[in-house]
Amino acid sequence: MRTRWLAMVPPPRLGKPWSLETVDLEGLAWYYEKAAPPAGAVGACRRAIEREEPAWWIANHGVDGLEAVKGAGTRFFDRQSAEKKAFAVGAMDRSRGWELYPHHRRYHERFDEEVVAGEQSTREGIIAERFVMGPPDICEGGDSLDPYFSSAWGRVFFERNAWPNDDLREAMTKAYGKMYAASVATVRVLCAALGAPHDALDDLVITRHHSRLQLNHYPTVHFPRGRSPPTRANAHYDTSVVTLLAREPTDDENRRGGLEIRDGDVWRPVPAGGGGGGVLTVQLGSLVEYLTNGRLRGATHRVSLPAASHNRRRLSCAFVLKPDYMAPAAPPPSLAPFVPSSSSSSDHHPVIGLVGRVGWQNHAILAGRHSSSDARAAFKLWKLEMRARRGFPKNVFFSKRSDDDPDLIN
Ligand SMILES: O=C(O)CCC(=O)C(=O)O
Ligand SMILES: [Fe+2]
Repeated sequence: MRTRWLAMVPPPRLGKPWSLETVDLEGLAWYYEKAAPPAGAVGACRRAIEREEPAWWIANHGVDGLEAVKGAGTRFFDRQSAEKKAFAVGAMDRSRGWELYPHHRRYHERFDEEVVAGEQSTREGIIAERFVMGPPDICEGGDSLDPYFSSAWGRVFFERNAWPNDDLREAMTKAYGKMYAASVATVRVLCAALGAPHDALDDLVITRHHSRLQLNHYPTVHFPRGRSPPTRANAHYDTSVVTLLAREPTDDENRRGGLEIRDGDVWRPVPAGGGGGGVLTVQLGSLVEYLTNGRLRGATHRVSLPAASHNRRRLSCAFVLKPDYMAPAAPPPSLAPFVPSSSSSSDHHPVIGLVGRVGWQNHAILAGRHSSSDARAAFKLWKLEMRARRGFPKNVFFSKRSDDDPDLIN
């Protein structure tokens, strides 16, 4: 039923590429000195949010070492899937180690074409794969005794990191620290741009965040005769405050095969901006809607398949800033005066850890309220109801394919 109804809705058209604001973070000295963000950065960010753009570029962000991450990551991705599987964690839903989206995993497992072109992953029917790590100070070394980290539910957010080799561990761990600093600096600029104290969200993202760094690999695509493979990443939004993306400079921004952000009823390609690692893309995540009572909206985005003329592998590196999972999914008192007030003052706010699918499902299963088989459908209903209560848009993604399901990604 559901699939048939979705099939009647025409897919959104492709619009012109975004031209985003550049927020100059001026090297982050101000961030490390705990000073206010530069006025120029705040002004550029304010222009972006006044135009309701869910993304912008950041320059002079202090992030380096991503070439080492890509080099070590590529050496891992180019191994056979039988070897990579040893670094999968849980059911590939813990944001650790080697992961594939569930429908991509099914495609890969059923794939039996004879393919000669492309990388090892192309030949094994892999559409997209990623390698993911959580906060190294918590997710490595001895187990914490604090139940915040070590309880059965806490482990869902603080699963152990899994490393295939020291090269990848060293490169990603260094990049993690730099990306984290640039993300928190970005959030401080954002708070100032909303007219609030720049540290209004610090309590949520400093001591108890569970952010992750992930290297995404989209191999050269094999197009089987008469069938099209699933797209590189279905429409979704990230369960984050902000996501920082390092993307390769490409010449195919108008030809697909890259990141697109939805704007009304069109998908608009997002140019990598500057390139050479000089500029990162910032996207707003879904949590920012809860933290600002809908003043800001998360970016609905996807990664499309390339045109034949641009069919080559693509790498991107994402830092997903995830706040304290036990904090209410509502504006903290430091931000509340600067964002719209809630439609209902008696509204009960879930904690942040319940907003995303994996956190909610595991909570429901641990509490014995759902089996793993019915938890996903129950989450969907709960999410729609929670968003509706706050007056947030539904974020229904229209697609012909029943496996084009955003909740498979969040
Ligand atoms: O590869 C990209 O440009 C975007 C990746 C993405 O959306 C994600 O990792 O959540
Ligand atoms: Fe994403």
